[in-house]
Amino acid sequence: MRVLVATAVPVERDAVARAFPGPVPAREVPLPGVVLQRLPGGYDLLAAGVGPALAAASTATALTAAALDGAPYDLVVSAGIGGGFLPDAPLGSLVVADEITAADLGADTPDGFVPVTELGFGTVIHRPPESLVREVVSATGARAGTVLTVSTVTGTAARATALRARHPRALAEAMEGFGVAEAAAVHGVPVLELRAVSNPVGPRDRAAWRIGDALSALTAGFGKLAPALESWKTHDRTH
Ligand SMILES: O=C(O)c1cccc(C(=O)CC[C@H]2O[C@@H](n3cnc4c(=O)[nH]cnc43)[C@H](O)[C@@H]2O)c1
Repeated sequence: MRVLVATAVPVERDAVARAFPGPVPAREVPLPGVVLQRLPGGYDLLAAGVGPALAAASTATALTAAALDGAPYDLVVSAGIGGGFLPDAPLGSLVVADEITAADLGADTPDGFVPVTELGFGTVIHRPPESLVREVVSATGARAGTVLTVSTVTGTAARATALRARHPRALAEAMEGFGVAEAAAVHGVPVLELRAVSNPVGPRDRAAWRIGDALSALTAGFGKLAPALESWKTHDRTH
């Protein structure tokens, strides 16, 4: 199975790589504008950049290169740290997206936020395969729910409350998932998003970040995810 894992930054990519210890080191595969770390077993890791636009561009580059090589990916995983909506997604916990939602793609109006779909354009939700989400929940203990993609990190209680009111199933927010999912959708490849919670979504408090704990949770999660993906590939890729 060929899997592309897109993190935002190298420290997240390296946390994923630690889940695949082995005698053979990652091989660097340079592509226009991005470099893949190729692991044995079909995993390519990509530090795709921060934010939905750069993440989409980098992921699309990797997907296109693989397709032109005649070795397309079977799955794209957007992975990294994220903010968790307390108390449902506590610090250090894992969240897997059953919906990847662009939370701020739309228009502000006197009556509130209007998603871009209601303006007649595009999409704001991508749904990973249900059977895959179930496998990930059972293998890793991650909670399943909506993961929001935002271009502005939430920094106030008012914004956190407004987001949760619009998206009652939201467990986490991050900045890349929707971009990665858009690129995957263009290529017809299924997508997954896995986030390890590093900070609460709410009032800005850098002292409350637990980035080290979240990166450790990401490594542990991927250690359990790889066998689950193999099982999903073999048994049920239909839903
Ligand atoms: O300066 C701040 O207050 C602040 C708070 C949280 C995160 C940041 C970042 O610049 C990290 C962005 C990076 O990490 C992911 N991430 C982690 N936590 C969150 C979050 O609460 N909301 C959105 N994104 C988050 C994100 O995917 C980026 O890759 C700064």
